[in-house]
Amino acid sequence: MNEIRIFSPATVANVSCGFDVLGFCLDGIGDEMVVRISKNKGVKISKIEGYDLPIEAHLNVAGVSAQALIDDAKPDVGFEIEIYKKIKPGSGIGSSSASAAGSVVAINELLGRPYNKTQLTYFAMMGEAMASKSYHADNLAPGIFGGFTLVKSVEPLEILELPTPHNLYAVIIHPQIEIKTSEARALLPQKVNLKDATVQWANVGSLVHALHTNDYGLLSRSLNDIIVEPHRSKLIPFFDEIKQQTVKNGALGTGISGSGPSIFSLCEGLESATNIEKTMRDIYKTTGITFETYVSKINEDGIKVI
Ligand SMILES: Nc1ncnc2c1ncn2[C@@H]1O[C@H](COP(=O)(O)OP(=O)(O)OP(=O)(O)O)[C@@H](O)[C@H]1O
Ligand SMILES: N[C@@H](CCO)C(=O)O
Repeated sequence: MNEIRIFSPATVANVSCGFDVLGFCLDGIGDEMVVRISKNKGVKISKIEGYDLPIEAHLNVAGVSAQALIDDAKPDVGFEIEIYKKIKPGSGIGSSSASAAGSVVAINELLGRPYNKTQLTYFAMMGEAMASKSYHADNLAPGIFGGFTLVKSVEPLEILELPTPHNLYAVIIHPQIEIKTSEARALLPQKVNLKDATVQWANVGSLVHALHTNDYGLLSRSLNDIIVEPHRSKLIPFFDEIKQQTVKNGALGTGISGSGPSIFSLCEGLESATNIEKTMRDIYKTTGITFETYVSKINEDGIKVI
């Protein structure tokens, strides 16, 4: 095989209480990439469609993560990457992560799968770090593993795959403004209050338990973030209204997707998710801000060869 085309899905990081550790994978929303073997060693980004992004491999997350894999594998060939970008950069649904993860998964396939998913996440993290200026894998892991994941540790990298409750749906509203992850991280406090930390880690633990036990009530009571959301929600127009109304109308919980500006809700069943999408649209329709909404099942496959 000399060439491969993949679908690299969008992802939701943090899932409210799990800053930098929890994430899940979306269905139907994502980028496509074509990666082919080339006689010229190293990595070249030969085409980018959809958004204006650096074509130089060392400035594009797809190139940086590919180079990290190549430095380790030292193959006798090189790789050419085409990126068909559908996820807007700075969206909060893992735009940079989709490119970073997609390039290493595709190269691994072309090389006959020498690496496991954790090793691939590690290489992809090198690309993500260039964009966000920090080492975190909470978008990458759900993209590569599918479903819900928990990044137990970054150094050494350890990823836990969590179960997806039956009939769980995500709804996303993406206001078309850009929030750079690096900037949304810079405004977070470096120290947290012990009382707040206690509430937050109880929520992470109970959210993980709720996923294992299909307990929608507990899932709903766990979807709270008292540490990061209060700082970042100010950057997102009408965040409080969206949160209040979606929860009132039956969402299990609503929070910032990754570092924003996208907002996500989790819902039990498609009917509830469709109703929550309407709630979100009704609020944003009156604001004059351009936006997109998506209803998505939780994608348990992650990145797929197409
Ligand atoms: N292939 C790429 N795809 C997307 N962004 C890229 C890529 N290569 C470099 N970048 C840069 O990464 C930045 C966007 O990444 P950022 O992490 O801020 O947003 P995001 O991935 O949509 O958000 P989040 O991680 O919160 O979901 C932009 O500055 C963009 O130029
Ligand atoms: N955990 C990361 C996700 C965005 O890349 C953050 O919230 O900054």
